[in-house]
Amino acid sequence: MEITKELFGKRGRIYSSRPRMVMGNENLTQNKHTALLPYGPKWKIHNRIHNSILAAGKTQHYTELIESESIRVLHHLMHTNEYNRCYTRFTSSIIFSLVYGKPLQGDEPEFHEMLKIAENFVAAIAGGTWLVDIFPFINRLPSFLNPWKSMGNRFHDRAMRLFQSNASHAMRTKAWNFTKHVHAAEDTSGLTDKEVLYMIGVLFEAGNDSTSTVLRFCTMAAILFPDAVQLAQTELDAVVGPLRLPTVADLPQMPYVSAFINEVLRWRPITPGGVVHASSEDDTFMGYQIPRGSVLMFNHWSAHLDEDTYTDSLSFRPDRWLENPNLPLHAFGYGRRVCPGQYVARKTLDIMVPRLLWAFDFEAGYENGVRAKIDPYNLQELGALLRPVPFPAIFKPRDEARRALIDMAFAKRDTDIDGILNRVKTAISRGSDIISN
Ligand code: HEM
Repeated sequence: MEITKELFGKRGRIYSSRPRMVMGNENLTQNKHTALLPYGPKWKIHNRIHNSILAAGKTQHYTELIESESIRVLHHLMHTNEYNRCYTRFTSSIIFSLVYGKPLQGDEPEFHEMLKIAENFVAAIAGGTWLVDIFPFINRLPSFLNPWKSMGNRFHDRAMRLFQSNASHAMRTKAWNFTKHVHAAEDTSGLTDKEVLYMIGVLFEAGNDSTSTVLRFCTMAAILFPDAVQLAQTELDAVVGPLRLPTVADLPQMPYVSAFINEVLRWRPITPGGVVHASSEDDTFMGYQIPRGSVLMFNHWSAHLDEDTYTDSLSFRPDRWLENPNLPLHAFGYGRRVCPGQYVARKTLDIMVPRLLWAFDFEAGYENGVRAKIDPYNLQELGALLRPVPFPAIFKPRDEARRALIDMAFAKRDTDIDGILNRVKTAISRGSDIISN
């Protein structure tokens, strides 16, 4: 982590680019995807605009939307154990509402198309999996000998069509959304219209599966470590009690619950190898010559499970954050390429995780009539992303009072997302960017 801080942080001017990714950047996304762009003027426009809507001060205004969506999750999990679908819909709906002004029920064709595109993208950015990344010169072959280019064109056109139709909807809807904000308030000179559409669409791709994957790991931890869950529930019961749902305003009074969230992010980093960086100048570091164009990886897995930094690092132990609140946590990367969605993601977890722990006890589900054994190392990689292999889980409401309260909150929740988003607009236009809950 110290090396990452020095290179990606202090020397960030040199180490914030991306390596050439022929398939991912040049073919599939045709130099439009923020995460793959080299460090330079175009990336800076993307980053400025992303931060204009995702900075910490803006994210405070999204609390009402996230809280409303979180009630749906609690209600769903009382009736179904299909937590994977439930988490995916939840995080997707938050991002889709913010970006395009439309909540998702989970069965819309555009939702499934967005998921497919996001999945293909995540798989494609695992550099080196394509022959054309290993031998870039073959990308200059004519199209009848170059399946990578024609596949890239098809994928790019499919994504573009979807981003275009989502944006058209976003401009027509009555609700405030990022698409409207970017068109009305941001300086996009330097980008073509298609690049603007892509820059907006990227947020769904980068934002939906990442946060839902953290919730899957949270569920795994909750099943495997009931003692930690019990400590969190004791704290929740003391601060919140059984008669209302926790809110983000409760979190400062619940250090163990906050530590639980930190520990999930540390224990299973969802991007074990980060997203690779590249250097844009020759440099010398610790006696090594690092030539321009070198590929650098922040190894999240080894950094977050490093025994020198985190004693007993393989154990899930939220207490470590209470013993030493200054422990480093860089699940969102570091430096100029740090995840711009980190505050929305953290806000989502800060709302959802306490509510899950408040509402449920967690157990492994059954496979063929036998209680499943959950293996914390049964993981699968999808491109840059690491997920648990799906496991059966049971969410048991902790008592009847909570069950009734969730039913009531679900029935009474504000379903007028247009109204919620328009309140975001009012809050943002007042310029109240004070960082608070
Ligand atoms: C818990 C959830 C999330 C985690 C752990 C996460 C983690 C990361 C990491 C490790 C990177 C690469 C940083 C680097 O290059 O050094 C990244 C990049 C990125 N993330 Fe996230 N992310 C999450 C959620 C989100 C959300 C919700 C959004 C959008 C709303 C988002 C948008 C992006 C974008 C656009 C990039 C590319 C940044 C660039 O290349 O400049 N992420 N994220």
